[in-house]
Amino acid sequence: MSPVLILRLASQAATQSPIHLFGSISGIVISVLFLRVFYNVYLYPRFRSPLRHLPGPPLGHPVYGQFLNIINGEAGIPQREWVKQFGPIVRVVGPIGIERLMFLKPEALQKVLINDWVEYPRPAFMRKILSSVTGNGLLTVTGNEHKQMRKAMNPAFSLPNLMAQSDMYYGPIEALSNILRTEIDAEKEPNNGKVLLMYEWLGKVTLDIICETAFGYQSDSLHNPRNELAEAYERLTSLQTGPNMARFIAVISVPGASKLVESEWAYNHRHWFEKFEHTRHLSSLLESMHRIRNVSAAMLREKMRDSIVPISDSETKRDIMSILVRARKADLDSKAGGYAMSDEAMMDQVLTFLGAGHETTASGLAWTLWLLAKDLKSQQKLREEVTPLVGLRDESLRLMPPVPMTFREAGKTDYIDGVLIRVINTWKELWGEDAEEFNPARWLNLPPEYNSVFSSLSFLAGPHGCIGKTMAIVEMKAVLSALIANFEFEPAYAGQVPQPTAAVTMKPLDNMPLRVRRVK
Ligand code: HEM
Repeated sequence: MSPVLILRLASQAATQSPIHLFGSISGIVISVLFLRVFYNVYLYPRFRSPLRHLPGPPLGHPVYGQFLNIINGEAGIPQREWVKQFGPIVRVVGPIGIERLMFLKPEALQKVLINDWVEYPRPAFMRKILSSVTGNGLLTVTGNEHKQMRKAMNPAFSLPNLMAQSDMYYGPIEALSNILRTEIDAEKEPNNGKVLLMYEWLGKVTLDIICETAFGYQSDSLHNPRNELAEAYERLTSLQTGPNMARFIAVISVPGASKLVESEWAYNHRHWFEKFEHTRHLSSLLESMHRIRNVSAAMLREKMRDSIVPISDSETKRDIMSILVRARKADLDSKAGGYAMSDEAMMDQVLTFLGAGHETTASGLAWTLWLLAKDLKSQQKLREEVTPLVGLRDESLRLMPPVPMTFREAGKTDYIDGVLIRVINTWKELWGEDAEEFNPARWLNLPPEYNSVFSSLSFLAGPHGCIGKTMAIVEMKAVLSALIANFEFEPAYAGQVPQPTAAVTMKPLDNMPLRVRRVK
């Protein structure tokens, strides 16, 4: 409908009865809205955007742009192909005309992730998704609030603190090794080993480790298959598919919807969501989050109780939450007016550690085992030596980064946007022609273009980079060395091609079945 027609309708409306007047005004409002949407979605990216001349794939579907290709493809792979075709700056149009730019050069990354990080926050849609699982913790706060929170938390993740925790890993690791042995020995032909869903077992061992190291809580999900926390996370991670993610983004884009999804009211009325195809997964999400919040609240209550006991063994507790609770108490007692986290913020840290700290490490380990299962020579070499372990860990995290991509939103007029972890990690211009192959030896002879901050971004970099990086590395080394020393891993069947989910993390869709044998 043209603007002239709208004006004509408006002048007619002035001479009509109230009912007709209402109808005409509604018609005008709908027409204006329609024109606005048509301009944003169709006309702007094609004919008006200052970015329209930049190289990139075709604009794609008139409404979804390239979004369906991205969400249905393997995480980061469509983008990797575009970078090969169009170079280090690529423009991609997503749903409803949203434009994204991908930058790969270190100068751009330095600007977005480090120099101007406050002006490049995680975009609102991403923070809304994360806050539905991790609350308002480090992953979702921005600017000054983030600076204060991170400053308060950094000491708890220092190397001496983490090293003091390393003995906490051995209980769960020993338990996992014993379970795998028992499973294999129960087979008719134990020498042939057994096909086991390794991602599931790794999810349990990393959950038990994070509960112990972050909260001093023994979840023991390895021995207790009905463990409430493990079950809730299993359900939550199974929702991580591209189409579910697309539906979730559509729901939380409605103003007020993300607050509603986090409310008690939504949990109490979750059965309503089951009635519609596009909201069905929300019911599972609400149910899982309710359980996770209950267990988290109980863990936190225990920590708070510890902190008011005058002198006890609580002073010596080395888990992250005990350290944070003690630091907060010292801040409050000192009355110096320093930053002290509120009770809600403490609760959200519990959710953040659980959400960010176990599925990531489990995916990292599962993909490492897969790459080793396909490369028996490296597997054997690793078994024989301890030193190549470092190179191997870096290589598997480079090739299959558990968090394959992230985004930043320009908070000022500027043209820098997406940060595609997996694309950068496997960029041929940086890593050479074999960039997409698994080759642990490359870490012994790095290419001249290698940049220690920006060439492998599995943990990102800068003030929003992963606070748990050292913890994850120590943990992965401990789990991997115990598993490789005691077991051999092979693909479960000929032609096996595991697929990662295309959502937040690289969880393997099939839970990574592998044939596991005891080392002779
Ligand atoms: C292999 C394991 C891990 C990988 C690959 C990983 C990767 C990442 C990445 C890429 C980010 C940045 C996300 C973004 O900006 O969009 C991040 C942030 C974060 N990670 Fe990790 N992570 C791992 C393990 C952990 C662990 C064990 C913890 C804690 C217990 C943790 C806690 C966090 C937190 C709190 C943030 C937000 C940091 C901030 O914004 O200040 N992560 N992680």
